[in-house]
Amino acid sequence: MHRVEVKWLDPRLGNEIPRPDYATDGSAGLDLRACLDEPLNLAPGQTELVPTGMAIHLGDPELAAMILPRSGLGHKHGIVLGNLVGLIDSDYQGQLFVSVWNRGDSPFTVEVGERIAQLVVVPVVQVAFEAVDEFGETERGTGGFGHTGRS
Ligand SMILES: O=c1ccn([C@H]2C[C@H](O)[C@@H](COP(=O)(O)OP(=O)(O)OP(=O)(O)O)O2)c(=O)[nH]1
Repeated sequence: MHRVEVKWLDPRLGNEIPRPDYATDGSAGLDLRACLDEPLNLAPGQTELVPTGMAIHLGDPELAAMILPRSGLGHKHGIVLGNLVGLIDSDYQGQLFVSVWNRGDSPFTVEVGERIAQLVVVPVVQVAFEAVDEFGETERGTGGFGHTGRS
């Protein structure tokens, strides 16, 4: 288990609002909580930045974190992310925010403390570009975007 530094910025986390944790031993993501002062009404099409009340410092360039939608909220209620995926850099130390987008056609209320998205820590490989005139030959070459057919 990697150890990651965290600041619980909102004193309600760990008290009336549970701290994000893995729901099961096999969970990939930690559910992030909406640290709002009051419920947030989102009209269809509306996007708002929601504070999570916490900051992390991954501190290792071989790690990043992604904020991803919760499948139930996205599928049943159209609540997804305004940036589709949030990418958290290893040197970011500020509060984590979730861009919550109601892409559905009904209003949706985000309740105080509600689990609104999930945080997944992933390995990252940083690369150094090395300019060349020719690449080594491959079967695919430059073909893409459906080059191999539809099915
Ligand atoms: O959903 C998100 C996405 C990003 N961030 C934070 C962490 C991340 O490290 C930082 C910058 O994100 P990004 O690089 O995607 O933003 P940008 O729009 O390119 O702005 P910047 O110029 O700050 O890099 O914002 C969040 O809190 N939530």
